Amino acid sequence: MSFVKEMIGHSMDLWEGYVSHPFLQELTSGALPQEKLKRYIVQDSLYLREYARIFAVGLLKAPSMQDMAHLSSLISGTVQGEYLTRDRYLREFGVKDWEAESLLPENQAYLDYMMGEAQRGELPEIFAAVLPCMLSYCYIGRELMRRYPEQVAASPYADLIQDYGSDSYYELCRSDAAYADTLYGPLSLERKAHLKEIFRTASDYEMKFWDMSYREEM
Ligand SMILES: Cc1ncc(CN)c(N)n1
Repeated sequence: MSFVKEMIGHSMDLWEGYVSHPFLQELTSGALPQEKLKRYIVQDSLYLREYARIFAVGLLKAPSMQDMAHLSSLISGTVQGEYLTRDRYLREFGVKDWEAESLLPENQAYLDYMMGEAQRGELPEIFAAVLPCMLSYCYIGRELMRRYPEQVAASPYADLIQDYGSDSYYELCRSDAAYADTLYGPLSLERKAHLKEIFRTASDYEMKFWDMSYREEM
């Protein structure tokens, strides 16, 4: 069995919780207050800028040209691909200097955690820390589209859900998971147990990010 699937199974209780989180439920129904979406978009833009740097640490540690090619495509996918939807919302909200905004504590803590694992570990640890970000959004997008197809289609925020629920994002995630599985194949059971815990901790930070985006106070 794919070890990535095992890690997902070990965190599935958390992933299920994302789908029913009020932020995502209201994103789907369109009832999400704009202030909350704006906070998410600003914080997520800052997050993506720093997340790309974690791949860059992976690039420094990559043992082969093939690993380097994978990591560099993840960096450009984040900076030149995923960020673009945020950029569109930043313009719509009239946010100009988002890069001067501060990271909220939950966002900072999540990024510090991934960066710490990246600096201490090797590619298997780095991927255990960064995969919940990539793969949980695929799960969320597909589940929201499967469970609430009409609401998603009518939501003013449909693009944010459909980007992640699309077949092209699914294929990207499948190839990232297949790549990660090539790293995990030869590892000891003890190291794999540790990797599952890294994956779960990062999944927990994903939940805290949704909580941060939804809470009332700034
Ligand atoms: C916090 C967070 N987690 C995941 C994703 C999806 N890559 C994201 N944009 N932001």
